[in-house]
This record gives sequence, C-alpha cells and structure tokens, in this order.
Amino acid sequence: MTEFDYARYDRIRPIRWMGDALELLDQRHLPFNTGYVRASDSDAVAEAIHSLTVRGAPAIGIAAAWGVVLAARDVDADDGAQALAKLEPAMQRLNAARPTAVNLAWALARMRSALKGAGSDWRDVLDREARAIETEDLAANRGMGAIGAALITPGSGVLTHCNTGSLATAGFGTALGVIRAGVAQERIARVFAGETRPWNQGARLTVWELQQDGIDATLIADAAASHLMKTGQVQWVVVGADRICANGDTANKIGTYQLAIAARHHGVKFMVVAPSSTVDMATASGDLIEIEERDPAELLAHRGERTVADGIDAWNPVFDVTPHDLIDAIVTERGVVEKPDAASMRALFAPAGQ
Ligand SMILES: CSC[C@H]1O[C@H](OP(=O)(O)O)[C@H](O)[C@@H]1O
Repeated sequence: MTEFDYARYDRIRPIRWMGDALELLDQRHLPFNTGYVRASDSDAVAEAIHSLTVRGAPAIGIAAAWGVVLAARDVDADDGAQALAKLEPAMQRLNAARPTAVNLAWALARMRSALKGAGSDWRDVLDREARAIETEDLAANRGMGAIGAALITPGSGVLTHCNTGSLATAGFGTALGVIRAGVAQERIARVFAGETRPWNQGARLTVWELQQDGIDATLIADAAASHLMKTGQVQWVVVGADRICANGDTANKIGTYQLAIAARHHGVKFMVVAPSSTVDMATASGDLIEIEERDPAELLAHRGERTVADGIDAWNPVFDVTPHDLIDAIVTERGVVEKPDAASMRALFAPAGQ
C-alpha cells in the first residue's frame, strides 16, 4: 500500500473537546457555512445530536461520551458509584436523542462501566474514557480503510450513500475511509455518491469531504442508482451502518436497502463498513431495530423554502434495514465477515452476555 498521507486525507474534525465545552461543526449548514456551535452542558449535546448538528453513528457516540464529561462538572460525588447515580438522568437524556444508531447507547455503556470501579479520581476516569472512545474510533477507521480497500479489484467504480466520512466519525471515516484508501491505492477508479434525500448528506457532505481531499466524485440522484448499476460503471456499493445485528442484518440511512436489492440484481457487490461499536449482538435481527422517523417537514422544504404544496402528508423514516443475505461483506476493524449470517457474525463477535 502506498504510504498513506493522513495529513491530506484526514483533516476534518467535526468534534473538538475544549476542556469546558464541546465544539461541534454544525453539519446542518455545510458545505456553505463551516461554523462550529459550542455545547457547554450535556443537554446541549443531546440537542445537537437530535438536531443533526453532529451526526453519524460513531460521531454521536463520541459526542455523547463528552456530554457525560460535561454533566460531571455539575456533580458532587466521592466515587464513581455515587457519580453514576447522579449522572444517570443526563445519560438517559443523551441516549434518547436518537434511537437507531447503537453507538450512542454503546458509548454511554462504556462511560457507565468506567465509572463503576472508579474512586475519587472518577472525573479523570471519565475524561480518559471519552478520549479513548474517540482515539479508538480513529484507529478503527484507518484500519478498516486498508481492510476494505483490499477487497476492491483495481479499476473498480464504487457507489456510496449518505455520509460516512470524517464528519460522521472521529476522522477518516468508515465507508468513506475505504474509498479514501481505495483511491490512494489506485484500486478505485471512480467514485459515485448518492445525494441521499431528504437531508442530502451525500450532496452536501460526502462530495464536499472528498473535494477537500482532492478526490473527484460524481453526484447522482438517489433515483439514478439502479440505472448507474445497469450501465456497469460500478462494481461495489460501499456504505456505513448504524446498527449491525447478531445475524448481520444492518440498519443504515434510508435508501440503503433498495441499493442492496439493485446491487444484487445487477451483480454489483455490497460492502458494509463499520467499527465493532456499531455491532449489536444483543439484537438478533433487523426487524427488532427502532427506525427513527423525523419531522416530515424535512421532506416538504429545502433550506427552509417549501418545495411541496401546503396540506400534503409526508412520511419520513430516516433509516432502513438491509437483510444480511444481500450483503457480500461486513468490514470491521476486527476483520471481514463474508456473506454475513448468525454463524459468521459469532465467529468475529461474542454473543451478547458472553
Ligand atoms: C459512519 S456514519 C454511519 C451512518 O450514520 C448516518 O446517519 P445520519 O446521517 O442520520 O446520522 C448514515 O446512516 C451513515 O451511514
């Protein structure tokens, strides 16, 4: 692999811990405004997660972990057990910010676990745990980039969906990390990105991120994806995930499921890229995942300007579930699950409770 220039490919940081506040790159207004908002308490972090100021499964877990550190500033406790009891209401409010990405609950569980054995230094323990969650995610993304890119035959075209880059993680990205690595290794010859209606993570975030790297990407309408596959210009669909179940069923941004159906029909391979923090072995299958439904107004207007007549009904689920049998490979930092099912998932991830 050519020596990877992370300084070139990995400069965007959506989350900045300031010691007394969390600064978040406001993704609602990218790419035209690159301003940060300052969250000074855990409820402000919860609101930033709910409003998609900060978004992306790993990124919302990291933000929530720092939100717990902020909540701790207002807690008086002698040890971790006392602190845990007093922090629980704030952690519940953070957990309630969004339901589908397991990373949020996973990060809060890590913070709870760190507190359980902590003594009088419990604040330092929380700070170290939040920092570890963030640095582990960055390392996982860089590792997955190399692992996933190795699956892609040189000269391939790739289609991605939503945004899974530095904006959605601690840096480098999951599916977009594989694309960055694949381009750097000259395995990926062309990148296509779906606009990802209604929030346009692809059109506003992914193509902008790649542009910062000097990586060319071609934007397509979501509705053009099947036609693109039919033309033979893509050999892989590479996407992220918000929750991967014990049988390999995967929740991801709305529109992923239909990409998987079209990919199988056209002989295009389908790769899911996510760190182990997105694997939920306690949820047996995708029908058990809560799918977030957001305000239908997100469908009825664009940047505040209505695009639909008044009085029109709209339904706005923002995730869907791709069944494991439509997935060719799940790439994690622990390795690849080929043709995922309950058995192949167990081989890499211990069943819940073990
Ligand atoms: C590596 S991000 C994973 C996942 O999160 C995104 O959802 P959202 O933009 O609503 O937070 C999208 O589903 C990505 O694939």
